[in-house]
Amino acid sequence: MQSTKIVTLNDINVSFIKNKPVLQNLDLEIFKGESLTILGPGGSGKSTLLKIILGIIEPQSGTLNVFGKNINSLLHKERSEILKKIGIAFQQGALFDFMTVSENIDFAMENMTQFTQKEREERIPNFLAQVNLTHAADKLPSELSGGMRRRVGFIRALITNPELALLDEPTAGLDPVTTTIVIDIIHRIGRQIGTTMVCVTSNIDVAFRFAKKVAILKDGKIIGVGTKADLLNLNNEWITNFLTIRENKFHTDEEIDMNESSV
Ligand SMILES: Nc1ncnc2c1ncn2[C@@H]1O[C@H](COP(=O)(O)OP(=O)(O)OP(=O)(O)O)[C@@H](O)[C@H]1O
Repeated sequence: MQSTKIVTLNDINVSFIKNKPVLQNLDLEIFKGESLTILGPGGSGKSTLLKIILGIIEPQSGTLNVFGKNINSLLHKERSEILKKIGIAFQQGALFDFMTVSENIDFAMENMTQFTQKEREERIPNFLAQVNLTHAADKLPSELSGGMRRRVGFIRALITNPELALLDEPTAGLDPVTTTIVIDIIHRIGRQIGTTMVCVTSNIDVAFRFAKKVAILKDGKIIGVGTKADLLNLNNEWITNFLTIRENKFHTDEEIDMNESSV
C-alpha cells in the first residue's frame, strides 16, 4: 500500500538576490511515519528548505503541500492549525531564557495541544526522565550545558506528539559520545510517539545514523534520495565524492577526537 504523503514540494524556486537561486526546481516528498535526513554542505539551502515547509518563506514559484494544504495560501488560524502538527527542534535548542526547563516544555504543550493541565504535569517528568534531565526541571536554560539545552529542545519538539518533527542540525557542536546519545534518544522517543522525523544536517555520519533514507541537497536542488547504496549506485560523481572521498579525508568524529587527544 502506498504511504500517505504529508509534505510535497514541487518545482520550488527561492532566491533572495536576483539571479542567485537558493532553492531551484526543488522536489521533495515526505511520507507519513518515515525518517528522512536532508544532507547537504553548508550553504546548500537546508535551513531555507525547512522555512519553506513551515511557511516562514514563500517561494517565488512552485507548489507546496503540507498536510494537504498549501500553507502559503492559508489564513493565520488555518496556518496555526497546520503548525500545531509540526514539532521543531532548532540548532542550540532555542529555549526561552526567562522560563525554566519545565516552563519551556509546558509552554509548547499549552499552546499546541489539547492536553489537560494534569496530563501536561504528568508528561513533563516522564519525558525529562527519558533524557536524564529530571534534575534540571527547575533550572533556567543559562544553567545548562549545550548538550542539555539541545535535549530540552528535542523534548519540547516531541512532547506535543507532533505528526512531523523537524530537527535542524540536532548534533552540531556536540562531542561524539553526546552525538550518539542524542541520536539514540531521538529514535527512541520518535518510535514511542510514532512521528515522521526529518533531520537536516551537513554531517554525513550523522545523516546515515539518523535515517536509512537520505536526500542529498546541493546548490538548492535535491540531486538524489535513497540509502547510501542507492545514492552510490546513481553514479553521480559529485554524490560519490561527497559521500566517500570526504568521508575518507575527514574521518569520523571519533577519529578526529582521538587524533586531537593524542596531540
Ligand atoms: N534571508 C536571506 N537573505 C539572503 N540570503 C540568504 C538568506 N537566507 C539564506 N541566504 C543564503 O542562502 C544560501 C542557503 O542558506 P541556508 O541557510 O538555507 O543554507 P544551509 O544549507 O542551511 O547552510 P548551513 O549548513 O551553513 O546552515 C546561503 O548562500 C545563504 O547565504
